[in-house]
Amino acid sequence: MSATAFNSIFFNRAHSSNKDLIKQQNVKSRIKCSIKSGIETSQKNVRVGVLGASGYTGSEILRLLANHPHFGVALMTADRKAGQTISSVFPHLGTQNLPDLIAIKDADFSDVDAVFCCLPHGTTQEIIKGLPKHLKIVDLSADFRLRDVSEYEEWYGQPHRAPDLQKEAIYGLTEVLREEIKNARLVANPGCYPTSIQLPLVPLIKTNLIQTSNIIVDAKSGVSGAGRSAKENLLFTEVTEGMNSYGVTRHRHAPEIEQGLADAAGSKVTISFTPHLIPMSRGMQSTIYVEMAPGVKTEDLYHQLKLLYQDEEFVVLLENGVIPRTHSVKGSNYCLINVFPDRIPGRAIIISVIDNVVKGASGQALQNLNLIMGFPENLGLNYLPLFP
Ligand SMILES: NC(=O)C1=CN([C@@H]2O[C@H](COP(=O)(O)OP(=O)(O)OC[C@H]3O[C@@H](n4cnc5c(N)ncnc54)[C@H](OP(=O)(O)O)[C@@H]3O)[C@@H](O)[C@H]2O)C=CC1
Ligand SMILES: CC(=O)N[C@@H](CCC(=O)OP(=O)(O)O)C(=O)O
Repeated sequence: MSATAFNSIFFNRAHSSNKDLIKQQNVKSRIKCSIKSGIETSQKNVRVGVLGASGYTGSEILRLLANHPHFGVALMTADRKAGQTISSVFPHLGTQNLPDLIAIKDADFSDVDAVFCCLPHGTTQEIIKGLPKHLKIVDLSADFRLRDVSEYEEWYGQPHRAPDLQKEAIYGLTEVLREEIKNARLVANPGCYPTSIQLPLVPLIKTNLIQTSNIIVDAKSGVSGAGRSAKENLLFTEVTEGMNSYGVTRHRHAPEIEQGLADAAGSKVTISFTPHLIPMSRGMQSTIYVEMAPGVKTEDLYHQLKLLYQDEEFVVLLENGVIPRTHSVKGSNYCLINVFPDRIPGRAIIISVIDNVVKGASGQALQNLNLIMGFPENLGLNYLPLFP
């Protein structure tokens, strides 16, 4: 049944006193809003562009923005899917009033205030370089995360094509760099693995509770982490009923994580990091093995993290002994953490889970744009996890 048909049946049955009429109108507008899943477009006074809206992170931004009171989607771009409607590409977003997908060369940014850039790394630098300077940008790719452009070249296999912009970029690990992000024009949103790993480790390193040597990270990601374009290793047959380690000894997130940990330590940090692809669509777990500083106990790590994150909405220390599960964060912007004593004396095991597409990408990106635009950080992000 269409929205109009539904409304007319509803209102034909209604009584006609003034009070009832007002009530009916309220209900009617509520229904209209809920059918459009959210807030009237006219109330949305910040005009946002989503570059790469036909990908996983771009579509996740659109899902989150449906419940944002101020950010309205003014333009959306795609590459191969340019020219298509969003409802043909993503039927789950078809109830929204969204523009069609266009090629970046056709986009007019003069009336746009901010963009989420959800494009593959490499292409992103060129595209951001050409954007008008009035735009606030949250870039979800890896292109502006490494401060040292020679390190970028080493790990990404190509020279950096916008080194000046790199100098301007602020790394967007929200809970750690909030004040810097508020004044940024270009935010380099962190990678998903680096988010799940730095959130527990940065505070523990800053307070000297753990050693910076011998940090071992065993991490697992759902397949959406690899993006939506077709690749042989992402076929159902390759992924299902199995686990695949990849990037062994050399994953491009290692230098990004080490950069953040070195900032916290004030000296170089090198970690062992092995990511794995596991057969689930979204979700990420990092299991982190650390050596504690002399005399420090697991409870000290727990209490420090609990204290630091007690006023944070999205980073949560679970109750003593409760194991973080990817099921408990699915579709939400939460990072759940807990700390356990290792059987080897002096060592601890930290488990951190996030949804790679939300806190690991689009959710954190929205947190950052909220900060840049001076809004409460949690706008559009009040989704409880979809359990199971
Ligand atoms: N997926 C995740 O969990 C995370 C992803 N990221 C990063 O976010 C960025 C986007 O990732 P994700 O959404 O997964 O990627 P997808 O592959 O799902 O989407 C990529 C998007 O970019 C468009 N695109 C591709 N090539 C070009 C080009 N040459 N010019 C213009 N547009 C282009 C695609 O258009 P079309 O569909 O038409 O081809 C699509 O809209 C990447 O840099 C990724 O590394 C960061 C953290 C986590
Ligand atoms: C499962 C999978 O393939 N995940 C991606 C990381 C996703 C992410 O955070 O990507 P960016 O650094 O590109 O933004 C990878 O390992 O390359």
